[in-house]
Amino acid sequence: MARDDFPMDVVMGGLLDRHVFLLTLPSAFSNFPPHEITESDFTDDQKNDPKRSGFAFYQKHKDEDGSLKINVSVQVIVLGDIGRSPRMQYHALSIANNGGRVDLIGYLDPSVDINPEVKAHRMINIIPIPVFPFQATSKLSFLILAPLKIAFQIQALYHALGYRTKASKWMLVQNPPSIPTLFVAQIICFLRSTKLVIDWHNFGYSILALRLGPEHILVKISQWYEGCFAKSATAHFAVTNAMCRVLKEKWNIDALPLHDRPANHLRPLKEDERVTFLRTRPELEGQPFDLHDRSWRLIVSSTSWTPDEDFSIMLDALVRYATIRKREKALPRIWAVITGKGPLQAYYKSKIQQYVQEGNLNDTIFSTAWLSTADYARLLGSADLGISLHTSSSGVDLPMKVVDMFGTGLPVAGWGQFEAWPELVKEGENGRGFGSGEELCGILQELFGEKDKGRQLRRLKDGALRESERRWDDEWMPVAGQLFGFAPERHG
Ligand SMILES: Nc1nc2c(ncn2[C@@H]2O[C@H](COP(=O)(O)OP(=O)(O)O[C@H]3O[C@H](CO)[C@@H](O)[C@H](O)[C@@H]3O)[C@@H](O)[C@H]2O)c(=O)[nH]1
Repeated sequence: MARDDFPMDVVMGGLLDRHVFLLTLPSAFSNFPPHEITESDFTDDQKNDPKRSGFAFYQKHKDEDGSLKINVSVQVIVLGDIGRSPRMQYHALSIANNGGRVDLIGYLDPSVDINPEVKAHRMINIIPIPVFPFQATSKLSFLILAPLKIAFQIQALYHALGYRTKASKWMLVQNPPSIPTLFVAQIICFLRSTKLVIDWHNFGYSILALRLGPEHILVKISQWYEGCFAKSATAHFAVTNAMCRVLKEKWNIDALPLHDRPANHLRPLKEDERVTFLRTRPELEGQPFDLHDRSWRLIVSSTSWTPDEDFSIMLDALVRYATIRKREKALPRIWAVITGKGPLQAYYKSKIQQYVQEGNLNDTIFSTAWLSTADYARLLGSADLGISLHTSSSGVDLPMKVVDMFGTGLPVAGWGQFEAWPELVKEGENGRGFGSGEELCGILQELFGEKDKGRQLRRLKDGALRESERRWDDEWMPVAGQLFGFAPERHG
C-alpha cells in the first residue's frame, strides 16, 4: 500500500514513533467515494497472468470509463501462520475472485509457502504481523509468558487492523485463537464501522483445556471471554452442523454452517502424473519398488503437530503391522509419510527414529516432510490411504486434512471417536474410523491384505472420488458469498 493511502493521523504517528499510533484513532469505513481500480493498478506481470491476478475479472466487469468498482472489502484475519491456514486463504481467494478487496492478516513463516494463487492475486494484500519472540516450554513458563504474549499481540493486531490497512466493510476473523483476537477485532470494528464475521474452526477454550485441564480457572475465564466477545458479531460461520448447534446452545449464537471443501489444486491424479511425482521423492531412491504395480502401499498423514493429534497411535499401528508382516509375507510393505510443521514434530521424529533403530519398523519406510502446496497435493493424490489423527478438542470441529485427502480422491482412515466425524466421513463408503492403534492396524490389514483382493479399498476409493467432486466454491458462494453481497451474475 502506498504511503498516500494511509490516513493522515497514521503518517503523523509513523513520523514520531511506531507506538504513538495508540494516541490516535483509526479512520472509519465509508462507501463514499466508492473504491475502484483501473488498468494502471495492474503490473505487467499481473496482466500476463490474467486469470490468477484478477486482471481477467477486471477486464470482464470494468465500466465504460475503464474503472472497476469494488463494493466488497474484507480484512481476513488469522492469528496464526497464513501458510498453514488453508481455509482463511480459500476465503481470501473466493472474495478476490468475485471482485472484492482483501487484506489477509497473519503471521508469515518464511519456510512455509503461501498458496501461489493467493500471492498472485492483485486484490489480495498480505499484511504480516510480528511474532512474539519467546516460546513457553513448561506449564509455569506458559503462565508467566502468556500475559506478555497477549499484550504483544494486542498491540500488533491493533496496529495492523487499524493503521496498516484501510478501513473495510467486513472483517472475517478465524476463531480460535480467540485471545486476544476477538477483543481487538471488536474494538476495531466499532471504531472503523466494520461488520464483524467470525469463522468458527473450533473453540479457543477447549484447546486451552488440553493444556490446563477443563476445570482450570483460566479455561473457565476463556470460555466466558469467547462467548462474551463473539455474541455481538454481525454473522458467524462454523465448520460443522454440530458446531452450529453447540454455538446456539452455549451462547445463543446463530451460525451458518460452511463446511470445509477442497480447493481446485487438490484433485485426483492420473497414473502417469502419480509415477512422475513419485520418481522425484528421495525416500524411494534405491528401493526395489515398481511404481506401477502397487505391490507396496503409500499412506500419508498431514498435521500441524499439535497436542490434539496423538501420533503414537499411528506408530503403534505400524509397529503392530510390521510384526504381523514378519509372519504374513503377503501383506505389502508400507511407505508412511507425515507432512506438516509444528511444535511436537521434533518429539515424534525422535520417537520414530527410536522405533527404527530398535528394529520395530522393519521394512517400513518412514518420512516426514514439508512440501510446496503443489507437491502436497501430488503426494495426497499418489497415496493409497490417508490417515487422520485429529481428535477434536471440542468434539465438533473437523480435520481439514481429510478434506484435502478427499479432494484428491484419497480414502481416509481416521480417529473417529468424536461427534462431528460422521459429518465428513461415511463409514465403509469413503473412509474408516478407528479408536486405537490396534484398530488402525486391523484396518490396514483388511484394506491391504490378500483376503479381500483390494475390494474394500477400491470401494473406499470410489467414495473418495465422488467426494472430490464437491468443491469449496460451490459451498462458499451460497453462504459466505451471499452474506458479503456478491451478485451471482458477477461470479467468475
Ligand atoms: N503446503 C503444505 N501444507 C501442508 C503440509 N502438511 C500439512 N499442510 C497443511 O496443514 C493442514 C493440516 O493442519 P492441521 O492444523 O492439522 O489442520 P486440521 O486439524 O486438519 O484442521 C484444522 O483447520 C481447519 C480449518 O482450517 C479447522 O476446521 C479444523 O477444526 C482444524 O482446526 C493441511 O490441511 C494442509 O493445508 C505440507 O507439507 N505442505
